[in-house]
Amino acid sequence: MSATQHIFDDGNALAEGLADAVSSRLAAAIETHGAASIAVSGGSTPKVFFRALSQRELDWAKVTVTLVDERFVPPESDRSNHALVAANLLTNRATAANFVPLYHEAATADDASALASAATTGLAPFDVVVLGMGTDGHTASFFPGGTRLKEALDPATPRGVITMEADGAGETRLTFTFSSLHDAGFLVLHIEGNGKKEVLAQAELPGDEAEMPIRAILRRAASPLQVYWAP
Ligand SMILES: O=C(O)[C@H](O)[C@@H](O)[C@H](O)[C@H](O)COP(=O)(O)O
Repeated sequence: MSATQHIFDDGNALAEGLADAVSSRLAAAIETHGAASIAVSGGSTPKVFFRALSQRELDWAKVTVTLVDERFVPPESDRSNHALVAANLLTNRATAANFVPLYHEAATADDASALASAATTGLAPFDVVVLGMGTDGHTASFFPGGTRLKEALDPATPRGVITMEADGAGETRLTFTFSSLHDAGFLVLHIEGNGKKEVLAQAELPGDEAEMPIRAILRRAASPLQVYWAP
């Protein structure tokens, strides 16, 4: 499926443009089926976008927000994506949104992923998924060399949350599987900077998906991918 590029002058224009597009999609979902769902990524890129989206007028009480992936750390950790979303998205007009965390206090990350799968049953297909991408070509927690990469990317793996460990990942991760994310009503890849533009160009060349897992989304997502980029 070919990607559509949305190019902005700078990071602020990108954040505002993406917030406009995402809020329109959420509003349309509420209009059509009375509720809307969105899964967002962590990392440094989405912060300004989260702030912009939190200021959009929406019936936020009808919006469920969750994460594409999370570290197996409690929300008090400064490495927590939950904390990032709580501070930057679930604020301003969006305080009424319903947030479903992936992290659960549990003996093992596997137990936590089972709890996260149960808590998110029925949410996918999401109305909106916003993915990020690392300079190693990972997206969500689909890391090159990841312990469960094959399973995560296998379209036959059911929707849900699984664990992932990888050298580049730091903590054990909890991640939605490819099958949970690829058919979102509005599927976005949100990236900034010339470095990531080059990584994306590299990912678009022939090569092994396992080397640059973003290729799974570029090549096999059921929904057309919308790339939002600024220098
Ligand atoms: O960190 C996370 O929570 C996500 O797993 C990850 O996929 C992220 O979207 C990319 O690593 C990009 O991160 P940056 O925006 O910090 O470059």
